Amino acid sequence: MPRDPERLNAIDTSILDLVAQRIDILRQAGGAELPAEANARIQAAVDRTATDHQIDPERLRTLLRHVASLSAAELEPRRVAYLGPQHSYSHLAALKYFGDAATLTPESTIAAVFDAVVRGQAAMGIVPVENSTDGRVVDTLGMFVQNPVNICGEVLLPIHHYLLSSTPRDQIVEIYSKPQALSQCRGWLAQHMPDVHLKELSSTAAAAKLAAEQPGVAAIASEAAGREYGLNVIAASIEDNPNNVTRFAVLGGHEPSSSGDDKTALVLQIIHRPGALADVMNVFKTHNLNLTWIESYPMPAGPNEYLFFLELEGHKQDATVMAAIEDLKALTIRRDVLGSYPRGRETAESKSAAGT
Ligand SMILES: O=C(O)C(=O)C[C@]1(C(=O)O)C=C[C@@H](O)C=C1
Repeated sequence: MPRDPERLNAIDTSILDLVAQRIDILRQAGGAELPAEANARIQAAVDRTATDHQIDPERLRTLLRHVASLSAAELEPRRVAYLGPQHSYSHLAALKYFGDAATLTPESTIAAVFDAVVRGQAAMGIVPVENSTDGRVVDTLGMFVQNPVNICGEVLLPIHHYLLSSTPRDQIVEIYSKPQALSQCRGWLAQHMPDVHLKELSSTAAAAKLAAEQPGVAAIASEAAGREYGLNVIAASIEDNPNNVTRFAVLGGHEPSSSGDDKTALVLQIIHRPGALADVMNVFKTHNLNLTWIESYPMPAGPNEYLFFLELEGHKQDATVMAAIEDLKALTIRRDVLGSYPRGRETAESKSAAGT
């Protein structure tokens, strides 16, 4: 059938009219949607249309997320801080969450991302919290201890690491990366490059940038970072666990209202006496609240004293969550509710984002 340019033109014009209408509705309602709420809404719309018309849901999600991202940028250009430079996994997570029309600003450390949000230099930030192979990201937890910045969203990003260099494999003497990435590839490195010296840097993308300047050096980073710095892929998907996923927290911003599938993050300092931790756990049991994460973190002040990071299913405005937090008062010295946010989804689209 011949293509019909006039009909296609009419459809394209309608699409643009609808985007303009979408922006007008938001403008009349007082501004851009919260990204967490927009992402949850987009998910539902995509699921419906993909099923009805048999279209790849990841492509529809990318399209709608871009529309949401450009509407937000049009109405309220907001800076979002992330651990850079570009093509770090934090950058890929920020693109997944905020879309490619957002103003994403690289910072050189996780501490600097917190700082940018606390000082108001960035409206929001994105930081890695935990990894499915390697556990907690200690620099992030340390910053939450000092600065209980609120969390308004989460992103799950599948992580596929690449060994990148401009030096041939048998002449590589040093490998640079962030400690978490080196650890996620520990088994592969021990088996394939046992004699190579490992050096820890502030991010995988910073490692790729330096590797490009130094002969004999390779980096462990995303494939996109390798392309950016003109490095060759020496080995692909070298993570020890093929289902390697990092969970990122979105910092700052307004708190999203309940979506019906939310999680709430807390930091607790529990009274130091026998059975106190068990009593705290019993509060969650009594209120039938499912925990999705628990992590202890040594208190900066003294030995044998710990803070606990917890995450549970539910929103802090749910009656059961409110009742549990009330009951925790008698058992804890410190209770920071970091925030409630819609549960992140690990989508196939992010699988390719992490690798490309
Ligand atoms: O260095 C990066 O690229 C980051 O975004 C940080 C980070 C992390 O610290 O966990 C993020 C995801 C991967 O797990 C490896 C590194």
